Amino acid sequence: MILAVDVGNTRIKAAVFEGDILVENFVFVKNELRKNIQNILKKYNKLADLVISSVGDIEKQSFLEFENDLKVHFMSHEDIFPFVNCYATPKTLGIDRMVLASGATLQFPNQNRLVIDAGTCVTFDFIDKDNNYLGGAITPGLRLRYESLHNYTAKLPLLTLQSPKGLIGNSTSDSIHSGVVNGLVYEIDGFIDEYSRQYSNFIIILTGGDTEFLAKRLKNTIFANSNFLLESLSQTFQYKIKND
Ligand SMILES: Nc1ncnc2c1ncn2[C@@H]1O[C@H](COP(=O)(O)OP(=O)(O)O)[C@@H](O)[C@H]1O
Ligand SMILES: CC(C)(COP(=O)(O)O)[C@@H](O)C(=O)NCCC(=O)O
Ligand SMILES: [K+]
Repeated sequence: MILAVDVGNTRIKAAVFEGDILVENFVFVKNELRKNIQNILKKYNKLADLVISSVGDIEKQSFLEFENDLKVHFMSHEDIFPFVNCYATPKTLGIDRMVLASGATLQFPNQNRLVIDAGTCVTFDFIDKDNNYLGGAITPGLRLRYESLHNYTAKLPLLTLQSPKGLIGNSTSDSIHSGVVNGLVYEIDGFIDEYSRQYSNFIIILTGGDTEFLAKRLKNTIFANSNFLLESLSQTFQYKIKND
C-alpha cells in the first residue's frame, strides 16, 4: 500500500492506495501534518511507501521521522518522469506540475493533454502526444482572487466563494462574485479555446480544490477529477520503481 501526500500552498491532501485503487482520502492543514500522518499509519498498517510532492513550505525533514515505519520518498526534479521536459527553467518547475504531467502522460498515452489544476494558483500544463512537456500558465486561484481584492484595496470586503447571480453585478458583493468567478471561468474557457486553435485534438483534465465548483460552469468539456494529483503521485512512484 502507498500513502500519497500532496502539500499545496493552501492545504495538505493525502490518499491511501492499494495498487491503483484509492482506498481513503484525507485533507488537513499544515500544523496538523504530523498527527494526521501518524493516525493514517496506525489505521493502515500495511502501508509500505510514503510518497510526497510538496510545493508548500514543508520540506523533506518533516517526514524523516516516519522512516521507522515505511519507506519515504520525497519527489524531486531528479526523479524519473515519463515525459521530456522542455521547460526553459526545469529546476524551477513546480514538482506538483511535474507529477500532474506525469499522470497525464501515463493515463492518456499517445494524445495531446492539457492539465488544469485549480488550487491556490490555477496552473495549466500541456504535454503533447510525443510526450514533450511544453509548459503552460500560472494565474491566481479563486480564493487568492477574493483575498487579493480585499488585501490590496481600502474598500473591498473579504468575501467567500459564492456563485454570481449573473453577469452584471449590481452591488459591491455581486460585482466581486461576478468578477472573480465569471472572470476565472471565462479565463479558463478562453485558454482552452486558444489551445484548441493551435492543437486540433487534446484531452483536458481539471483538478484541484475548486474542481467541482468550476467544472459545471465551463463551456468546454473536461475530465474533472479532484484526485488527479494524488493518483498521479502514486502512478509516478510506481513508474519510478519499474524504471529504476
Ligand atoms: N476547506 C477549504 N479550505 C480552503 N480552500 C478550499 C476549501 N474547500 C475548497 N477550497 C478551494 O480550494 C482552493 C485551493 O485548492 P487546493 O487544491 O487545496 O490548493 P493547494 O493545492 O494549492 O493547497 C481554494 O481556491 C478554495 O476555493
Ligand atoms: C505554481 C505553484 C505555486 C502552484 O501551487 P499550488 O497552487 O498547487 O499550491 C507551484 O506549482 C510552484 O511553486 N511552481 C513553481 C514555478 C513554476 O512551476 O514554474
Ligand atoms: K495549482
